[in-house]
Amino acid sequence: MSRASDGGARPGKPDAPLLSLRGVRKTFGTGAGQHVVLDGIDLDVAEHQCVVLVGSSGSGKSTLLRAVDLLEEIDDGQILLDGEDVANPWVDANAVRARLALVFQQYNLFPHLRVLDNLTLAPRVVHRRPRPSAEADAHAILEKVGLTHRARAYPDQLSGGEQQRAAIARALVGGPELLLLDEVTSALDPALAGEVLDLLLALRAEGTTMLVATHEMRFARQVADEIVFLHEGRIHERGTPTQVLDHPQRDATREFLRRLG
Ligand SMILES: Nc1ncnc2c1ncn2[C@@H]1O[C@H](COP(=O)(O)OP(=O)(O)OP(=O)(O)O)[C@@H](O)[C@H]1O
Repeated sequence: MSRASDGGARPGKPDAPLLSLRGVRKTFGTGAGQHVVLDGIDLDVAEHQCVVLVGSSGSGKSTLLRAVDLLEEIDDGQILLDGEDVANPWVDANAVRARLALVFQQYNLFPHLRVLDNLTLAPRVVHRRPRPSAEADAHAILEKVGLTHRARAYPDQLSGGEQQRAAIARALVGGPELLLLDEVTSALDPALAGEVLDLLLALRAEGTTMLVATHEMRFARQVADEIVFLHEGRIHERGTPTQVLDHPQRDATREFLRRLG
């Protein structure tokens, strides 16, 4: 979980945003089949801030989130975490990922493990935490996401919304500094999506730092400090929800919003 709100100042790093992307470029394919998916992305996420990525399918939102989690190697540019460039082969990717938590559209749970064990697996196996203390932490997080009563259930016994809340709970184990959320409600019907979005709004209210990709403009409006509109791998427009959603300056943004209705 993010640290309690303190106005964004961090000891020793008062000015650096928690996350900065500078000139990030990513291509897929080679030769004639090569295409640029991220084309010089500059982006900052300060501690306790929520930045929301919006844009058409294929505009590069997932690739950007995966690049931050070091799941995609970038071709050029910098990904700075607390001012340190982590997009380098000599950086310990697992140590970086331990500071981040990425939740995907599909549920991220291990189907053969109960919800509680999904949450305690990494602390017990990777961090060698004793089971009782790992379970105590897991219960506290399950309470926060409203799933105390589902701790002993297997993932396939949960609704889609409960599964996604359990996946978010698992992402919160270990207290990540930055939550990366990729279309976490896309696979859910509106009622179940609503319960997940309510949870994210509650986390936001606590000061959790987030970088979020979503197609849910109502949610984006509620949660975002800044909305970043990606189009063909570039940032076409950015600003407050009012600026981008109510007063878009670029044709591509207007067209995107018009298609969403
Ligand atoms: N591993 C890959 N190999 C080749 N092309 C890829 C790969 N991953 C993504 N792409 C391409 O990169 C582009 C951006 O994809 P990405 O998933 O980042 O977009 P997106 O904005 O998240 O889309 P959506 O809203 O549909 O999730 C797309 O054209 C996609 O086909």
